[in-house]
Amino acid sequence: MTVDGKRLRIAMQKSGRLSQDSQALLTSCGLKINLREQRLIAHVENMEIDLLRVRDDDIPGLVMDGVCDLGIVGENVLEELSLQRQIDNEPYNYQVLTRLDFGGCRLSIAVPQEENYQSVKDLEGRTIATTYPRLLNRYLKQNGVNARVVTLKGSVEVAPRAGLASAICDLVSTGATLEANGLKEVEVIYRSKAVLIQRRDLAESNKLNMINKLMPRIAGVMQANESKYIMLHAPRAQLEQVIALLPGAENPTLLPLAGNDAMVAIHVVSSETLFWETMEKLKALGASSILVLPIEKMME
Ligand SMILES: Nc1ncnc2c1ncn2[C@@H]1O[C@H](COP(=O)(O)OP(=O)(O)OP(=O)(O)O)[C@@H](O)[C@H]1O
Ligand SMILES: O=P(O)(O)OC[C@H]1O[C@H](OP(=O)(O)OP(=O)(O)O)[C@H](O)[C@@H]1O
Ligand SMILES: [Mg+2]
Repeated sequence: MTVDGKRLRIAMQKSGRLSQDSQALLTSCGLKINLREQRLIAHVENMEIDLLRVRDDDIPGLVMDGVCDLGIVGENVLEELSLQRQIDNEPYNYQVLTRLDFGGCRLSIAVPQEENYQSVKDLEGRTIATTYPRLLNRYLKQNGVNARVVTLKGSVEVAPRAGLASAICDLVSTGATLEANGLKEVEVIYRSKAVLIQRRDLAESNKLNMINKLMPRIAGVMQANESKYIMLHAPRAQLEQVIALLPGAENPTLLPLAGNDAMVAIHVVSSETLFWETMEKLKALGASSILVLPIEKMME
């Protein structure tokens, strides 16, 4: 089933870990978004685009079924639904347009902290609680482990304390949730990031044109996110050593300083930030006025 209409439909998480970053990405790409808290659909004022704000679990299905043209979702949720649809013999067509630079997390197995865990074989015969039963079952099968998988939609981390399971398989980022619940991470089974996906059967040329316009903008925003504009004053006598310390500064811009022939201004766009340690080394070489600035947009 596909939905008619000229406006490109993008599904994104309404509220949760991905919503702010998804919205910020689209805004940086030039979309003027008029969000009212409770609205399911948000119209983009300056382009023929509508945003569908839904639970993240619904996003892959909306794209696979052609209800939305694009979706921003975690690979963990996407892969789980793909596996489910494969098992159920249902269509699971989609195309990943690009991996994004947010939503990074891992799906890991965790056991009580006091347990003397040695290897994956220690999971044999146990009950493991998770929101991702198909990803977990695939991992267990690949490792030749027989375990019982219990599906919980939320609060997975409390399952061991509640006596529902003796291990869990849940998303981890800093590890704070596991620690707070007396658990330790023992196996990473999947590494995930947010991705932009497109429905496979998209043929309308106006929508494809819009996507072709959006993609370089997304690449530009991501490149800008990881780049910095670095400016500093450096003594001419130490120029070579100073430039060698700047990440990715093969061809820096050198500018004269009014009334000071001994120093020169260096400007460089770097693909990395400057660490405090490097700044201290630059200072020791006689550099001053060191500035590290964020870059909003980039097009090369
Ligand atoms: N701690 C984390 N750090 C970074 N990314 C995360 C983290 N936890 C989850 N994610 C990513 O963000 C996605 C959404 O997480 P969130 O916790 O908001 O989901 P949810 O509670 O299922 O939300 P919804 O109400 O939309 O169903 C996850 O599927 C995952 O891809
Ligand atoms: O390793 P950490 O940094 O602690 O992150 C992991 C937690 O983050 C996610 O939940 P979230 O905080 O988004 O809340 P939710 O469980 O209500 O979705 C995930 O489900 C973990 O519980
Ligand atoms: Mg969800």
